Amino acid sequence: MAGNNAKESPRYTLTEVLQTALHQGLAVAAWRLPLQPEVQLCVSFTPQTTQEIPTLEPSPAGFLFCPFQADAVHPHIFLKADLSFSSITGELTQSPDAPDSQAAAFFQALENGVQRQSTNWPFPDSNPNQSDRTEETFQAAVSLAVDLIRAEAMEKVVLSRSHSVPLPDSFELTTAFEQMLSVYPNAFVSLTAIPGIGTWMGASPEVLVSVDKQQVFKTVALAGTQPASEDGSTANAIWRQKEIEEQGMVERYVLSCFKKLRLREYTEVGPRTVIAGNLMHLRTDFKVDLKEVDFPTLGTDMLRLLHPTSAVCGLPKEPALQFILANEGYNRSYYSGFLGPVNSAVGTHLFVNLRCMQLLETEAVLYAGAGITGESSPDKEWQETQHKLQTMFKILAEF
Ligand SMILES: C=C(O[C@H]1C=CC=C(C(=O)O)[C@@H]1O)C(=O)O
Repeated sequence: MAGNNAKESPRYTLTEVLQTALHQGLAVAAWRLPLQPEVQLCVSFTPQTTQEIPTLEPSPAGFLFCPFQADAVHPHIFLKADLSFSSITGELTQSPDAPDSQAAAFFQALENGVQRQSTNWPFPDSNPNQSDRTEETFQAAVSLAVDLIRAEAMEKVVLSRSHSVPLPDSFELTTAFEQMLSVYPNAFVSLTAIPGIGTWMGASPEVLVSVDKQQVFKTVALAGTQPASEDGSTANAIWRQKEIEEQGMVERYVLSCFKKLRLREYTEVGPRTVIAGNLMHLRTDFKVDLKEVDFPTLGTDMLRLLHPTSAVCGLPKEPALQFILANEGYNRSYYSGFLGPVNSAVGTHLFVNLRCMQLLETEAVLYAGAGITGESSPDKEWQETQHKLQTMFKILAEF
C-alpha cells in the first residue's frame, strides 16, 4: 500500500491523451498487441525520418512507422516516445530526455481538456492515389503476372490495390480505434497520426519481427487465404494446393534469411490455420532464443533481410518488386510496410501494415493485396482482395 503522503500521479483516459495530441498537431501512435489487455500510446515532439531501415539495437523507446518502399515522400519514421501512456495505469510519463517546455505545455493542454472534434487528424491535401483500380484493370495485371510466372520469370508476386470510400458523417477517430480493439482481439491494432505524413489505422495479423523482454526473437510465414467458418473454428479448414504452395514459398523465404545469417538454432512450428477477422490463413511460427544464441543484432538483421517478405512482395524478391512497381498502377505508401513499438516495456514488436486504411479529410483509403502464383484465377484474386477489405469496411460500417 502506498503511504498516505505518496503523491498520486494524475490518471487520464486514452481518448483524452489521443485527442490532446491530435489537437496540438503532434505525432502520436496508439497500439494494442494481439490478445493483450493494455493499449499503449506514445507522443513524439520531433519525429525522425530516414531513408534506411533504422537500427533496433540500441534504440530509445518509441514507435516505428515504415513504408513498403522508402522515397522522399514516404520515409521511414521513428516516433521517439517523449510521452508514454498506458491504458492500464492511466499514467502519462515523460521520458527523461524529452524537452520540459513541450511536455509541460502538453500536460497543461490535457488538464484544460479538448472537445472531441470531427476531423482533427493529419491528412494530405488530396487523395494520394488519385484513382482506384477497377476490377478489370486489377484482373488484367493478375493475368499478366500469371503468364510471367508460368514462363518462369518469377514464382510468386503479391498484387494489391486501394479502394476509396467516403467517411461516414458520424465517423469519429477514437471511437473507430475502440471498435477495432473490440472487434479484432487477436490482431495488432494501431492508429498512427503523423503531421506531414498522414493518419493510418489497421488490424494486422502478421508479425514481421519481434524480440520480447525474455529475449525471444519471433517471426512468421503467413499466406493463403479463405473466408473463416461461421463458428470461428479452424478444425475443418481445407486448403488447396495453390495456398499450400503459396505459404510454402513464404516459409522458404524466411528460412533463406536465417541461412544468410548462418543461423541454425531456430524452432519452426506449423503451418497451422489461424483466424484473422473474417479470414483464415496458413501460418508457420519461427522462434530463436537469444539467451542461448549469441546474436544481439538478430532483430535488425532479420528485419532488413525480411522486408518486404514474399507475403507482400513475391519470390524472387527483385523481379516481383519490379513487376509490382511497373504494374500495380499506384504507390503503396505505408500499406505493406511495417509498424510497431520498439524497446517498449514489453520489447520490440513490428507488424506488417495489412488490413489497414489511411484517413483523408472526407475519405478513407483501404488497401488489400493477394498472392499470385501460376495457379491463380484473376476473378478469385479480386474476390480475395474484396474479402480483405472487409476488415476495415466493418469498422466504417459501425458509424
Ligand atoms: C497482402 C495481404 O495479405 C497477405 C497476408 C496473408 C495472406 C496473403 C494472401 O493469401 O495472399 C497475403 O500474402 C493483404 O492483406 O493485403
